[in-house]
Amino acid sequence: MASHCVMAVTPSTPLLSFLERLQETAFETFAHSNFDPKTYVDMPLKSALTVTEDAFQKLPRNANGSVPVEDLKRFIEAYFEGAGDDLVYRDPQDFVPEPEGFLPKVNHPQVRAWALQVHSLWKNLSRKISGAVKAQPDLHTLLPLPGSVVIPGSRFREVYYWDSYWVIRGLLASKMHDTAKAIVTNLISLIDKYGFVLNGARAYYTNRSQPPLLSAMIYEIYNSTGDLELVKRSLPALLKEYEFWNSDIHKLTILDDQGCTHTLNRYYAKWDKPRPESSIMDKASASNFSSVSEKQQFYRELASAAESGWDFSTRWMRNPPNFTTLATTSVIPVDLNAFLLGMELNIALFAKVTGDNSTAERFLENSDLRKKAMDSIFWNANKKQWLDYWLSSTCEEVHVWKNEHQNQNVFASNFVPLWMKPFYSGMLDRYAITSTLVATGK
Ligand SMILES: OC[C@H]1O[C@H](O[C@H]2O[C@H](CO)[C@@H](O)[C@H](O)[C@H]2O)[C@H](O)[C@@H](O)[C@@H]1O
Repeated sequence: MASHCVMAVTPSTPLLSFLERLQETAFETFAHSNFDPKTYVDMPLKSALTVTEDAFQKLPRNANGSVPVEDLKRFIEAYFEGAGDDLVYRDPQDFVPEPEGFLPKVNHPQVRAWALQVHSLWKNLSRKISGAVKAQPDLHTLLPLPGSVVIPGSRFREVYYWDSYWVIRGLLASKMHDTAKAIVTNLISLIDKYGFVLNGARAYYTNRSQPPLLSAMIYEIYNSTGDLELVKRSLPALLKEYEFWNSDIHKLTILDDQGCTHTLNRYYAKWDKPRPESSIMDKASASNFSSVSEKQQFYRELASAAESGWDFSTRWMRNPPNFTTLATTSVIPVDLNAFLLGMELNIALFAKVTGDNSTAERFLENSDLRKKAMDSIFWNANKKQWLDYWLSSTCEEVHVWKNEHQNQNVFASNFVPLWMKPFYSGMLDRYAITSTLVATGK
């Protein structure tokens, strides 16, 4: 069997399994339309799991497995803190209401007032992990992190991987360099512990990552602050993260129409069960599959779509908009490979500025190979964009490229390569844009 067919699964935890059962019972019991299953896997326990489980077992049950509403409310009140209570509001020390040099090009008074309002939101979104999480991690699905955090907000009460990239761009505009660096420190701590940056800092996100933008965050901070110490400290973690994305499950070999072999990467979660944070929905979506293995494959495709950050999109459906045809692991995605190209170029840069020339060379070569692979497999000269590629089967050792397997649909992700210098400089050459710009003096 080819190595990328290995059905890797990250073990769940007893706490998560119990919270999923509670979630199911709450759904049966409260059965209201705006039920959010994530709430139930985010609630910290007040007592040990065994004690809580015992009390849960003893609750009176109706025939359908639900619990009388008042009994369940009382149980939750007695045995759980509220979702998000294990995060504490924090006043970011580097926040000032109007930072010096804030958006120097924004002069219009109304736009400037609005921008300052957006800037003030950092105070609403800044948190630190409460001491209780470090003291008794077994009672929390929230993972301990060394530094202060910025959360997306609302039901997303934890750090997310790719959100952090835009958070950092905003923090840099707000001149909040320490807060931005603390986010990077947190993400590095996840690599130290798990070998990769998790989708988010929760126990139920340990089976997958998210679009790999850590090196881009470090690049942005280095660009703004020149902090070489941060670059030096980050490099070993980035090398480890690079290994994760080039692991067997994420890596594919493909033979192009010129007889050249390329290596590219895909999203692939180590999970084949309902996502605990959306268990109710996932089970309902999988209910039409009759066999266990079909259900498991569907759950893997769901979690892999979550790894892509595009949960959910017709991009991952073999037969859109039929949700049950999700086949994320059968797609070689343009954006993931563009992000990895960015990672290769950033690692080369970081290695160079810290004096590690051999690593810099190796990563420049890797980036060169990836650029060639992307141009060969994704580029479509008629549409003038890079297109996702559909694999006919996920288990071949070497996939043979076929023109008709390019996904002809237009997605924003088709243009992510334009973010990367090797591509935009290539485009300038290809369409002679440089000479036009030079000729017009722009
Ligand atoms: O802004 C945070 C993230 O929100 C969405 O995804 C997250 O929620 C899903 C359901 O609760 C979860 O399964 C997924 O793994 C989470 O990342 C959004 O799709 C993400 O792009 C975004 O980062």
